[in-house]
Amino acid sequence: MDIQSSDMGLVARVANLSKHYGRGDHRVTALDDISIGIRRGQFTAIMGPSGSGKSTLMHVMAGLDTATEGRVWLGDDEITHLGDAELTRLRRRRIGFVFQSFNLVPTLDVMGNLRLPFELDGRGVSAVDRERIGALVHALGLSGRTSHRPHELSGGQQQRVAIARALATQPDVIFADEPTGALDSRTGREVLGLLRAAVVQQGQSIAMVTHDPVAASHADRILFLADGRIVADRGPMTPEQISSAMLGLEAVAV
Ligand SMILES: Nc1ncnc2c1ncn2[C@@H]1O[C@H](COP(=O)(O)OP(=O)(O)OP(=O)(O)O)[C@@H](O)[C@H]1O
Repeated sequence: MDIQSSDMGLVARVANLSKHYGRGDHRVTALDDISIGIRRGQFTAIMGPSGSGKSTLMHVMAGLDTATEGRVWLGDDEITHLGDAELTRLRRRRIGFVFQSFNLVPTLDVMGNLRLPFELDGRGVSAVDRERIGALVHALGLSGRTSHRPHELSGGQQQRVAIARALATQPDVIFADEPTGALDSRTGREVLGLLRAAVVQQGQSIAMVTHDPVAASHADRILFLADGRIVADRGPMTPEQISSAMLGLEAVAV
């Protein structure tokens, strides 16, 4: 019998994962035999040169894309061969997403955006959920903004709404794709502080793809990819240490 992800303290896991795009002469290997897990209650950064496979790895782990070879688990549940409808249900129930472009629904106000994951899942917002959403609105400094639409908010405020939305359903894991990519550095630091607080105070598990050494320096663990492989798996590092590790990888990639 397989060892369970939960026994290993992992919220998401891939084994011997490869992902190829195209065929024949046009075949691109985006991921090349990767085996890795995202640890529960940790903030994990995924770094690497452009084209190294970061987004592809995140998309496969989050059930947004499928593996060519290998196996994928969300918690103890293998998702390798699930169909679109099942993956969609699983994502809504168990995964939170934070994207560079915020991905809020422009026609809904802040509260409408925060309630949306519950409504899409067909379960409605319970009294306990309402209380949790209220606490998040307060903690993320969004009180007084709940009836604003996204275009009436700054980029940093929109990303805080996206973080509140990701946290509201208490997902098993949050996947963040360049969450500070569209923000100035001060606002970006605030957003990273909020993600970090979700890990430290609520025990959330977060995996974040980023190019930014400062963003990655907020993580407990940094995975470095190059050419579709994990080439280093490190504990916390300073921005300077991360930058020099990246320079080494880029030199190899050239
Ligand atoms: N849909 C696709 N069709 C064909 N090739 C793809 C597709 N998506 C990604 N690739 C290729 O797979 C490789 C890995 O891409 P991926 O986007 O995962 O890298 P990345 O590290 O996230 O890059 P970046 O930092 O530039 O966003 C690249 O060579 C890319 O061109």
